[in-house]
Amino acid sequence: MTKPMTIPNDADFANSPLPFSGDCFKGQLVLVSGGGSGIGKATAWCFARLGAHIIITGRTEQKLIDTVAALTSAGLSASYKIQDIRDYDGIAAMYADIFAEFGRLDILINNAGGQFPQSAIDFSKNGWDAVVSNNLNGSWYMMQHAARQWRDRKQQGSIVNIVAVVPRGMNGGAHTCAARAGVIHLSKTVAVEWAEYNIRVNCVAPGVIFSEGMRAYSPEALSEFDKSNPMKRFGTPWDIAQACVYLGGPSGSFITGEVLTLDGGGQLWGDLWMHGRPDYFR
Ligand SMILES: CCCCC/C=C/C(=O)SCCNC(=O)CCNC(=O)[C@H](O)C(C)(C)COP(=O)(O)OP(=O)(O)OC[C@H]1O[C@@H](n2cnc3c(N)ncnc32)[C@H](O)[C@@H]1OP(=O)(O)O
Ligand SMILES: NC(=O)C1=CN([C@@H]2O[C@H](COP(=O)(O)OP(=O)(O)OC[C@H]3O[C@@H](n4cnc5c(N)ncnc54)[C@H](OP(=O)(O)O)[C@@H]3O)[C@@H](O)[C@H]2O)C=CC1
Repeated sequence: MTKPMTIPNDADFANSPLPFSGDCFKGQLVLVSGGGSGIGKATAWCFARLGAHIIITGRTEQKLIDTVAALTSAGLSASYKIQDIRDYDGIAAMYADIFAEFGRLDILINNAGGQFPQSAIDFSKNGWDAVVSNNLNGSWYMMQHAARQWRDRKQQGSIVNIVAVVPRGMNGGAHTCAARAGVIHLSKTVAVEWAEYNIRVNCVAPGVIFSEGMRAYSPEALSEFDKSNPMKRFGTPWDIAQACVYLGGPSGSFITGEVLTLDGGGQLWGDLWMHGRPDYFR
């Protein structure tokens, strides 16, 4: 019998192998939105273990407190800010506070987001608006306000947007597919516009990653997720964290406007139904 998968926790991220060695991010400040769980938490650990000071953000304070406590208990440098990515003015104020306190921000990992699985024909107007607002508008507000700070201060910056694998659509997730496709093409556009400000903008597209986020899916849908790629398994938050470090940091210095897909080959083979597979497709 196969062992059931478990969601990795702080202790796992404290011990996962690092993609680089030493304090290569020492003196740098990295903001990870949605850093209190899942991919964001893993990414915060990865950068922190490489020497960066991490600011994690999100809406639920307890998750942020717990993650910062775990990081600082390990001797790493981290703090948090409560921030909804849909609050345009709040985000501007948050960046103003960060620059006032630290005088810099080196990397934004724009990870916060999410959706609910539903057949597109059943979306309510509010449901559509909630997902597009979270994943497209929210991602944009976080990008634009960071970029304005960098431009005005003549500082370089790097943005990594966490998106999704959209080239063949996302069955049962048309709202988030539309929003993520929007973020990808927004990123390609501003990668050019913002090159003159020394701001790089890239995307990381995760396939099925076993994180706290999987709790949003039915057991029926989940039971097929690991068969949606030719490796026939889930990826881990740490897989995505390492890609963020590679693209966001100096190793990605000549990369902008790119999408790095980590999906075990899922975009080439297999299909995924976020809301369960309809009988018609069996
Ligand atoms: C390549 C394959 C990838 C596939 C796997 C992808 C995995 C992940 O992305 S994992 C990460 C998952 N994590 C999350 O999704 C968590 C974050 N999600 C949320 O916070 C919320 O779901 C939200 C942001 C999308 C909505 O939040 P909020 O604005 O607070 O929503 P409301 O409760 O006010 O509802 C607004 C509107 O939406 C309707 N709605 C909400 N949930 C559902 C649902 N499960 N099913 C149907 N409709 C839903 C809700 O009913 C409201 O509409 P009205 O009722 O018409 O007012
Ligand atoms: N796991 C997967 O297979 C995949 C995940 N993704 C995307 O990767 C990102 C991370 O997902 P994952 O770690 O798996 O799941 P999680 O649900 O654990 O992470 C989402 C994080 O985003 C935060 N968040 C959501 N909405 C907002 C908001 N409006 N304002 C501020 N913070 C918000 C949540 O915190 P809080 O609720 O406390 O605010 C949470 O910490 C998400 O954007 C997700 O959609 C994309 C493809 C596949």
